[in-house]
Amino acid sequence: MKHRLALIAHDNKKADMVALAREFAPFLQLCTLCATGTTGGRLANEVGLQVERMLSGPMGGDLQIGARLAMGEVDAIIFLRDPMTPQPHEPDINALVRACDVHDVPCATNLSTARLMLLQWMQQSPV
Ligand SMILES: O=C(CO)COP(=O)(O)O
Repeated sequence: MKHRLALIAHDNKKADMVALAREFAPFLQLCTLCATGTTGGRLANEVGLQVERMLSGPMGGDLQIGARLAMGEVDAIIFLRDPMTPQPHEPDINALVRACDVHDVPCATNLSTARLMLLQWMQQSPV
């Protein structure tokens, strides 16, 4: 079965997310992807990935992904958070990360962890 992966990046981390997605593009093309609005737009336009776009994070996109995750419809999240900048929707961000912990869903919040996770998945199901 295809891996179902949610991709989210705060503004200062979007360039990192695009670079990560380029690095793993052949594998990510085999996954079912969803993303918050702006992140998803960049992944589609700059990397050419097919990605379902939810609302932008501050408009409820994190919560939409959290709801999907709670229903068992997301296998992992890559959430490149910006630890240096306060976000207006901090409660939504915390709710999403909490939902990952409640449901024991892998949640990579930095590039190194994201790479480990993707490499592990690729070993399980090589491209
Ligand atoms: O704010 C975000 C996650 O908390 C990301 O949302 P965007 O991808 O719409 O910028």
